[in-house]
Amino acid sequence: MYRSGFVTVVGRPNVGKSTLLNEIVGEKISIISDKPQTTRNKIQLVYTDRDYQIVFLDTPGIQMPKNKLGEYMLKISKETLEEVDIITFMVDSSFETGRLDNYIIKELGTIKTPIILLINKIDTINKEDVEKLVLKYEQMNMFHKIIPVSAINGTNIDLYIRTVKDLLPEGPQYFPEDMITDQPERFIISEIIREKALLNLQEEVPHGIFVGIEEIKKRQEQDLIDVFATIYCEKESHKGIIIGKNGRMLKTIGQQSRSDIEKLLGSRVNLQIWVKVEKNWREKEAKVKYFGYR
Ligand SMILES: Nc1nc2c(ncn2[C@@H]2O[C@H](COP(=O)(O)OP(=O)(O)OP(=O)(O)O)[C@@H](O)[C@H]2O)c(=O)[nH]1
Repeated sequence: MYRSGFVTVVGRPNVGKSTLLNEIVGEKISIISDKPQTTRNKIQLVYTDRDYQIVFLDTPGIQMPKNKLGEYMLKISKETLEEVDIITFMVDSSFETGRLDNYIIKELGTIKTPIILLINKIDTINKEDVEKLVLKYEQMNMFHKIIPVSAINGTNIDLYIRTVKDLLPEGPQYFPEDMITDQPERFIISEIIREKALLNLQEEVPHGIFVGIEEIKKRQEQDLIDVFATIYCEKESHKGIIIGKNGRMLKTIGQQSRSDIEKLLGSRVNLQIWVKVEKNWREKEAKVKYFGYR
């Protein structure tokens, strides 16, 4: 019997959801950063084995909505929860359940989909504390299974995969086995650039940026691909910071991005990045859609 199904990983920002998916698939596709809120799209990763296929949906970190973008993110997260076969709820063992965890737990309580709880980052705490955490969550009586893991070290990830597999319903192989993501290159490239910007910029800028990819074009008869991108920011002052003194910051972001994009496309790349101010883009719902979060 072939088994297959859709699995989503939810949890508050920064718990390690992208790290988990990358560990499972073994490829760096979703964006990883130590700053919260880096995953905005549903990223689909596909894990195929001889007798089963797991399709992962990486939902945006659920957060109490503060603006239109926040509301939008919460909505897609909830929609995903109703649609999938298995929910994976990830918490971070290095801090207490906070207001947002409780909020997510309340939301999950209203949904019938089976939930696997992953207590992540157990490499940062001792064994007794892990056991205490497991007990605490067992008392909630809402999880199909509770698994302490370390996404970064790969600890107990095999147990997690087996648990998922056992819960999967009978189903077809939805995607070809060599497929690991359905995200177009354009999106992955924009995420690579955004990741490099997040890594290099100071706290006050990153979450107000969006990267648009204008064009990806292969030059005729040359092993060279031109990529034209724009970093949109919310303030004139941010534009200055992103460009940097004598264009140095933008150059660094560009060089680091180019190296990753070349690996992705398997070709030499000429990357041109512009910086534009687009005031309050987060507040404008129409813009949010226009920018492709659907
Ligand atoms: N010590 C430790 N750190 C981890 C582990 N898993 C993830 N991290 C770190 O936690 C930070 C956040 O990880 P992400 O995978 O980006 O978290 P996320 O939940 O996808 O975050 P959002 O995309 O913002 O929702 C990164 O710095 C990771 O390296 C783990 O098992 N142990």
